[in-house]
Amino acid sequence: MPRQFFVGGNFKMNGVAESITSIVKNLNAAKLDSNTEVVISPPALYLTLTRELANSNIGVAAQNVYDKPNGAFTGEISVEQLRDTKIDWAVIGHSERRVILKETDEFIARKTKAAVEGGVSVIFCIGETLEEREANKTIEVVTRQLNAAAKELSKEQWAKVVIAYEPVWAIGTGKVATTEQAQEVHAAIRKWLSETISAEAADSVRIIYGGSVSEKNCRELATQPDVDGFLVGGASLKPAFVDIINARI
Ligand SMILES: O=C[C@H](O)COP(=O)(O)O
Repeated sequence: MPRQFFVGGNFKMNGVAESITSIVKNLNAAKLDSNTEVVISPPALYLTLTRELANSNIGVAAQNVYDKPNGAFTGEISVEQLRDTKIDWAVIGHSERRVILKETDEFIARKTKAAVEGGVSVIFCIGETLEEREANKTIEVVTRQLNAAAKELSKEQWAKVVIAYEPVWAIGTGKVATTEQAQEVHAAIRKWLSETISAEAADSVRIIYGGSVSEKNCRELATQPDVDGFLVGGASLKPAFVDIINARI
């Protein structure tokens, strides 16, 4: 079965009720490719508003979740709380959390496990910094990040994961990876899935690209055999997000 194209919109720490309402209403009214799975990720305070407003064919993701079920963890949100508020997805391991908030590979892997075990699907983000790319360490870095998750997840649990390859140097910089650069890393990730998880996972797990995706560059990126969609930051706040969702039509 072909992998369903997947486009995520990560609003990051942007928007208030009024602007988020307008983004969601715009998506509701737009003609979206029915073959593309769409998931939007507003700031935590607006998850319920977004879930209530968005059409049922649009998924909603938290931008983070904690690895413990409950307790004295000020400021954190549990998997159960996400499920309770009808949030079925979480973005985990975004480079902004890895770099700014110093989240480790192991912590990210534990959060991923907690999410999938609790019934929340995960957009699992990986990617190298500019320094790592220039030192030819891209594959080494993404493999290390993936191996940490593989230690926690059973082979079957990868069915609840979408892998987002986001080179840190391409995020919010306007410097998109070339189609060749994206395809090369995506193919290496698929090879890793095949060798480390299973042939079935290599066939079915979506690998999406993130980093300065726009309505201008999305179509060419979408032609690559191992690019199964996008994780979009800045452009997901704009009407052009609809064009990215429809990159394949
Ligand atoms: O989660 C999304 C990525 O960080 C990409 O952000 P960007 O599209 O603004 O470069």
